Amino acid sequence: MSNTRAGFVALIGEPNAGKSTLLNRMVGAKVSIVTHKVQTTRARIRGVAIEGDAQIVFVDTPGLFKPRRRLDRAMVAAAWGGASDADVVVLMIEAHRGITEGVKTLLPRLAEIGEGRIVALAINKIDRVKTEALLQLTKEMNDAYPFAETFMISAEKGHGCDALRAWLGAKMPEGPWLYPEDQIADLPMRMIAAEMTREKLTLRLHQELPYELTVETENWEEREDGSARVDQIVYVARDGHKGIVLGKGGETIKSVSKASREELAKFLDRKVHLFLQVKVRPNWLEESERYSEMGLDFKDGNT
Ligand SMILES: Nc1nc2c(ncn2[C@@H]2O[C@H](COP(=O)(O)OP(=O)(O)OP(=O)(O)O)[C@@H](O)[C@H]2O)c(=O)[nH]1
Repeated sequence: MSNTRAGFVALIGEPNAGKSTLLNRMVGAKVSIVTHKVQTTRARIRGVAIEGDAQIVFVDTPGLFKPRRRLDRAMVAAAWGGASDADVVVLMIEAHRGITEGVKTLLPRLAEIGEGRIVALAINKIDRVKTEALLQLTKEMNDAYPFAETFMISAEKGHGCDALRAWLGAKMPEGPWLYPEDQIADLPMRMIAAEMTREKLTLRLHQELPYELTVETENWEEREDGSARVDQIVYVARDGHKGIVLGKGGETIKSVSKASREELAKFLDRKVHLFLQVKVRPNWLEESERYSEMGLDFKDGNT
């Protein structure tokens, strides 16, 4: 592909601003929960969108809004470190909440945050306010900071989202795509779901996480009531590892299951019933080696 473009977009905003909703809408079917293995150490990658020849990689900047009162330079720098790769910054605010304390604190800092980057404003939840109030808010925000562009959107209803994505696509610098297309297009839901559970296990177990641990989605069943039943197996190499994953009285696996189910339900926007089982598969490492010796490449879908 010639003339491809690719870059990073940092979507910042207070909790509840609607970042996840917007991301889900923008990445649409071409969504990817990029695994922690390929995440940069600095930024958490939330999703990848394709817009024509451009690849837009969305990153998180956790904590930017957290220390509300004493948001000093060091704190901003630390929080911002997460998105130092960003080419474009999109500040998302809520139309009906206007300029909140959090936004007020951030505004004077935007200059340093946005240095060398394009900064845009996305006013979300426009379905909740009258046009007049919206125009007033747009004016006040633009008086406070010279945004490159202001978008009035409803992430939930979809208003303005295509325009925002098209604009972001056009702002991406020229260059090769950052992720191969086969990694992002139609990434099977089963893999995404397995990755979510693996991520929760990683978060919960930290260093205790058994090295040879895999999660596989064994069964995916669409139910008539619109919910999905998902069965997954957590494979460990040794019997002793099983206990670590289960935790005392099954407490660890229960909390992992709950967290993973909630994330999956949010992602799918419907109810999910998740069932986890822990099994010992002592030779999985050798097995996978054997597969590759046999020329069975996972990516070809031959397994
Ligand atoms: N009315 C309205 N509600 C919206 C809109 N976009 C998002 N919401 C709602 O706002 C709430 C928060 O949305 P999220 O996407 O979870 O917000 P977030 O910024 O990702 O929140 P954190 O994950 O806490 O950072 C949800 O209940 C959404 O349904 C919108 O355009 N209009």
